[in-house]
Amino acid sequence: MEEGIKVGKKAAAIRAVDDHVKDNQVIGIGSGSTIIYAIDRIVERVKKENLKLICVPTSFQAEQAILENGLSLGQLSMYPKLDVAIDGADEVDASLNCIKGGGGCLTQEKIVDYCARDFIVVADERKDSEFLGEKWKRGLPIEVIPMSYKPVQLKIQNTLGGTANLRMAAKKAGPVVTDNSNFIIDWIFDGEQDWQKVDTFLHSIPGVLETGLFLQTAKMVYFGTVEVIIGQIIGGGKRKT
Ligand SMILES: O=C[C@H](O)[C@H](O)[C@H](O)COP(=O)(O)O
Repeated sequence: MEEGIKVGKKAAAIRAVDDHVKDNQVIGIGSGSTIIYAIDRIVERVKKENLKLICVPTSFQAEQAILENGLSLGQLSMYPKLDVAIDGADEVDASLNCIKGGGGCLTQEKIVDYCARDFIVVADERKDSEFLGEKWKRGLPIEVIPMSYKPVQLKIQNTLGGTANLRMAAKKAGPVVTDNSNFIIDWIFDGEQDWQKVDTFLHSIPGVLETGLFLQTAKMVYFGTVEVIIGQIIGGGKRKT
């Protein structure tokens, strides 16, 4: 990964943790490469400030990171209400709607992030778009029950157009299998969409478990660049550096 991108991810993660993580909180820990920097910062602060935190994972990756870093692991069954969830995103539009699931963790992320009072996104500046699909060209991730993948692909293509690709694994023969033992379809679309409609349609197809559309849920997004951090607050469209 390019050094400037890493710096951006780290800067965004540090600022988000410092602004939103406080003592005695239950925190959702997202997935992906950016969240690793947030975990590092949480670990630093737990040691330095003796913070008492419960960390709820959004994926197998997050759970491993929580355990390997000696943080306190919690589950939604014990902690169904979270104070804050910090997570990455593949793209964020001007209204803070996100596409997530580039790493295949969308369903657990959506469940955990939804349980948080404040859902905070951390990303490098490449993810900052006016509309979804402007920069992210790998499509909308959709988690499906394995036996349904073919009819779901056809239904999506026939109704919405574009291409619905079954995501294939890189180091295994066959498809990517999610943490929930399902498949991922990436819907490659063209141009701007009515995302609320698309999401409702996708959820109406038998076999679709969840989509990577996180609409109107992020409270704040931190985009990190080498030089500055830009925070956006939903509604007011405020930016701060
Ligand atoms: O499934 C993966 C997650 O939605 C990630 O949060 C998302 O792909 C962003 O990952 P990264 O921080 O590596 O860009």
